[in-house]
Amino acid sequence: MHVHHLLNNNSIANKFIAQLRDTKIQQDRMRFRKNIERLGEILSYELSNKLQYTTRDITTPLGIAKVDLPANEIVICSILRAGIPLHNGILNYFDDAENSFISAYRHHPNEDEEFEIKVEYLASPSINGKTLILADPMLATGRSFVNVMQALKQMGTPKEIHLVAVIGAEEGLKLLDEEFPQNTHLWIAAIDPKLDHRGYIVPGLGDAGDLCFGTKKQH
Ligand SMILES: O=P(O)(O)OC[C@H]1O[C@H](OP(=O)(O)OP(=O)(O)O)[C@H](O)[C@@H]1O
Ligand SMILES: O=c1cc[nH]c(=O)[nH]1
Ligand SMILES: [Mg+2]
Repeated sequence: MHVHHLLNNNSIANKFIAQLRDTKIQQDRMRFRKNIERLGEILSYELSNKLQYTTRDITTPLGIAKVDLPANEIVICSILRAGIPLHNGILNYFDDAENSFISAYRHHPNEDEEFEIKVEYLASPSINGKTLILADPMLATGRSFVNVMQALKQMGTPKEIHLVAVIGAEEGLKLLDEEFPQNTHLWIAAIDPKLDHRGYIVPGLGDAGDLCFGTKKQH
């Protein structure tokens, strides 16, 4: 897997990530969602460097301009819930992409910290032979990305896979490296060192789904 780490170079993205992490600023849900969306746009711009381009003639009022344009058939798939604002950001740039939504949540069968990832809802076009952009702001253990990809296999085999995340833990990156094809790209804003005993990223930002949309009842 090829890892593209946005924070390797300083940019305005640092500010958006800082605001996502900040315990006070992150309470403003609209700003929280907007910052995820803005990072989706920035990561999409970076990702666009790896697309395939074909030259097209564009008629201007004064002549013909030759422009290289992305030729990929893109499907953006995001993981509910926290993937929604990231999806919006990616779709702002790849506005003619097809769209796919899949759910994944942590189910705790017992009272302890063990959990399994439940994937229950999938609405998707065929991804066969297409460029799949799979988006989720949080990459903790990596099990959501892996289980979701397993479920997406029924929709075909993509030509290439781009994973997009905002914050990832080293452990999650390692699992994706083992489980995804070698030519997969991971576009990620920040990489954190560890997970806590509940599988939350440290220092991370907390629960991204709740910060976007409010708490949910456990079931
Ligand atoms: O890498 P993993 O260990 O699988 O964890 C990451 C997952 O956890 C979060 O979702 P969550 O289960 O909190 O659902 P939510 O977005 O509905 O809150 C996040 O959006 C990822 O989907
Ligand atoms: O740190 C984490 C881990 C999983 N899900 C989140 O929202 N945050
Ligand atoms: Mg959550």
